[in-house]
Amino acid sequence: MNIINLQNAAQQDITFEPKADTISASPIQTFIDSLRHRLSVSRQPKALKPFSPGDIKILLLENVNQSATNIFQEQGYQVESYNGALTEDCLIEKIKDVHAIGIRSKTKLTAKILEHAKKLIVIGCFCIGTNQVDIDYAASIGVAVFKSPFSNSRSVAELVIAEIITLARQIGDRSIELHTGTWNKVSSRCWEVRGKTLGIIGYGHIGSQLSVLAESLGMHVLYYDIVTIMPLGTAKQMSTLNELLNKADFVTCHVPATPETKNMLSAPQFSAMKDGAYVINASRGTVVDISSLLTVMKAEKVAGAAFDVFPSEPANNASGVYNDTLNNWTSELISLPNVILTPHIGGSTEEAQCVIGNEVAHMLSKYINEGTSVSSVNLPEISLKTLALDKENTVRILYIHKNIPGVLKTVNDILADHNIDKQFSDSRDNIAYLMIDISSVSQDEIKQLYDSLNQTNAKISVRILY
Ligand SMILES: NC(=O)c1ccc[n+]([C@@H]2O[C@H](COP(=O)([O-])OP(=O)(O)OC[C@H]3O[C@@H](n4cnc5c(N)ncnc54)[C@H](O)[C@@H]3O)[C@@H](O)[C@H]2O)c1
Ligand SMILES: O=C(O)[C@H](O)COP(=O)(O)O
Repeated sequence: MNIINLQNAAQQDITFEPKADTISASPIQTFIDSLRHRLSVSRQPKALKPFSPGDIKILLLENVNQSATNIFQEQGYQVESYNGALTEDCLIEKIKDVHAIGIRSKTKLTAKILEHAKKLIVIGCFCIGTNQVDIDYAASIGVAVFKSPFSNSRSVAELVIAEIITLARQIGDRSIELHTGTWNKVSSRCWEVRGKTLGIIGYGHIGSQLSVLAESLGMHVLYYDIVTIMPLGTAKQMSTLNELLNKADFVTCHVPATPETKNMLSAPQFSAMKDGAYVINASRGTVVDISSLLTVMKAEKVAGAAFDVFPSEPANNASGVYNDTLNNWTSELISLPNVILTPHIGGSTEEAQCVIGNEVAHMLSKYINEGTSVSSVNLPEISLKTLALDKENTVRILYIHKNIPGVLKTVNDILADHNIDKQFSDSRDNIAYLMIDISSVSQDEIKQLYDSLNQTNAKISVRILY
């Protein structure tokens, strides 16, 4: 029988069935299709997948969109889904058995958890931020990480526009008052946003999208970023954060969670702001120092604030009474006027989630099926033209290794008796990734090749697809 191996990190061998091109929606259908395939394998001229997809296990957490599940099931993979994040213990148990995991912003994939992921090939962040994953550790054990680069940017930008107007008009407070029976018609300290200045910290996908929307409302846009970025419309880049803070009526944060952005807005920055300015944070909860903000809000230096993200957030809606026990500012924050609090919904629209589900599921499938790492956030980005799987005895070697001298020579010595059709290698810091298609390989030789590659000093992980 034509045995297929997809082997990961030498921790174990996963033996797969012959090349199957089944597309099915249920395990029973997968089984029937696979039987049909086996019976007709000699008559099937083309095989589209390098292994039996039914053996691939995918774990999806945090309500990853159905569009992703559909794609994985079309591939024939097994999919297990959960609505929320899992506890650390539960995650450690579950991750031991899966080849791919899909998460959003709540699931922390630390080195401690990833140490248990002996079969894991790839992680999909079905969101933009990747700060919840130890991506360097993942690379060091040969696990690729993918994310969606921009598919919820528009949703976040629209939320921020809504918050700017809501803060300027005190809509949140008026609504709460009327819900509780109070008619409080006021115009004092309520403003149009036309002609006001928006200060955007972080002019990436979200910041720049927001810039365009804000200008269409007649706002002036200033931005601050650590890199020089082409302004859109009539926006202007500020050379220092303080310059932006001095001039902006609304200050909004769109930077990633990094050591440099931790408490990026704290007491000194609030005092540099204009009196009566507003603060918005829909980036990460670490970026704004909330206890300092409370001080300046009580002093009426800051006229309002909107938070979509918090230093600690519940794992799911079920456990979701929001009472941040790590910080004692929660009750103070909710008692202040003109404060909008939303439960991390910036990217939570039907449109964004559906596109992200599709996009990241396709990246994971391509990596699992072909080894293509284009758009990975932690591995060198490589691809070769789709493997000619219909070509007799052709195999693809995926070799992730330490980026040290002499590796190519060692590997090519092992492959010396075979015809190398294509070969591509690239490196990223300490990690390199080599993809090779070789032809004229017999069944026995595949095992020998795997064993030899597995014993090389530089090896991090080896997979052989055919
Ligand atoms: N609330 C939500 O639901 C939601 C949704 C999507 C993204 N986010 C968060 O928003 C962040 C930004 O998203 P994006 O897609 O615009 O990211 P991006 O990578 O496209 O842009 C981030 C920008 O911040 C800049 N930057 C980084 N460090 C900086 C610093 N110290 N000072 C100034 N600028 C700095 C970068 O140069 C870049 O231009 C994400 O990292 C994520 O954490 C939140
Ligand atoms: O990083 C992101 O894309 C946002 O923070 C959204 O995260 P979520 O998918 O967990 O809502």
